[in-house]
Amino acid sequence: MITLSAICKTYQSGGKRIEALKPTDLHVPKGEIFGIIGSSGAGKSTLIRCVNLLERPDAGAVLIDGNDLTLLNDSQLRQERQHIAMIFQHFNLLASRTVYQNVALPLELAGVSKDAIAAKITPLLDLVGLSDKTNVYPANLSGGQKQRVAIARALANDPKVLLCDEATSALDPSTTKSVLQLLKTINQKLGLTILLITHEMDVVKQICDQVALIDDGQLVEQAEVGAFFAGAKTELARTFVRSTLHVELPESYQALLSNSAADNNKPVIQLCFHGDTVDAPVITQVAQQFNVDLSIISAQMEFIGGSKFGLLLAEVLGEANAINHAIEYFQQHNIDVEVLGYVN
Ligand SMILES: Nc1ncnc2c1ncn2[C@@H]1O[C@H](COP(=O)(O)OP(=O)(O)OP(=O)(O)O)[C@@H](O)[C@H]1O
Repeated sequence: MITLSAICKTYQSGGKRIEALKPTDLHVPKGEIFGIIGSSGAGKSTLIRCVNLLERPDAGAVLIDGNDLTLLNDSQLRQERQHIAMIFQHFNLLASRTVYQNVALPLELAGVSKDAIAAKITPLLDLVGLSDKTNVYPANLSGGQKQRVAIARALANDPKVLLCDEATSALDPSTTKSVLQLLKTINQKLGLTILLITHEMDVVKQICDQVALIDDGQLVEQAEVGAFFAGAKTELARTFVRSTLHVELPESYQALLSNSAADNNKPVIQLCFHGDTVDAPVITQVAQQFNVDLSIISAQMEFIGGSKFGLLLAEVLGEANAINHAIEYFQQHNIDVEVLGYVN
């Protein structure tokens, strides 16, 4: 549905040349939710804004449903853009218009009759869960409700593609979850293709089918979400994957931690399970084979796209020799082991 072919974009700023997007190819199949993830300044906004030519690439082709936007004249482009909707981090609603009037705007601009607009908006507000807010002004809505209005407005012209520019970055975690769920519902009900950019891996994990990582203006890694989580290749991709694991030593525990292995101190270890980890019940195997006990402090295991990954922090109790064997056993099963310190 979306094909970017060798697009690139350079800015001039204060006499300096900034290569925001190096020659980039991307294909987003029809009906998929595709995420672009990257750090600040990596080129995410530049890339997504090239898709509807809010930024015109210096070179390359931008095909939406087979139609190269870079070859269109202004009026053809205006027409084509009606089918490429976009939502933004800060919603971009008109404060002087009610919810109904905001959603009606693109239809009014397209010359649709009042009756047809009314017939369109009622089910749209229903879909986004705002039927009871029809005549409310944006100032009286929560952030999540504002984004729902923006989504309804984006859907008014029956787009082929929805572009989401950090659409949940201004929302709290539970509102983020419900807005992402709404996007997933829309994708499934309407078969809408969604391209989103985000700096949060949790967003990718929750709704995307595929993800591409952008760094310094280049797509460096791309995969189905499960494969990306299980087998991230670059260090940056692994850092993003790890950012979805919220596992830490409690502060009270940190205070007890020493670097010394002396005097029968017990090691506190971190086990990292990833795509290469051998699928076996290693915790019980280690306990049985080496006569050690693991007291789990904190853990998070995920199951994405058929692979387990996660982090586990545990205190290991047993003879020093047995503990070393246990650690070797974990490593033989492709589990990354790190000794974080020792406690009494
Ligand atoms: N209009 C502009 N003029 C000059 N430089 C720009 C312009 N827009 C973006 N850049 C530069 O291009 C690079 C990529 O910026 P871009 O906004 O695409 O990154 P991003 O990944 O979206 O970052 P963020 O997550 O912080 O929004 C950055 O170095 C940025 O400073």
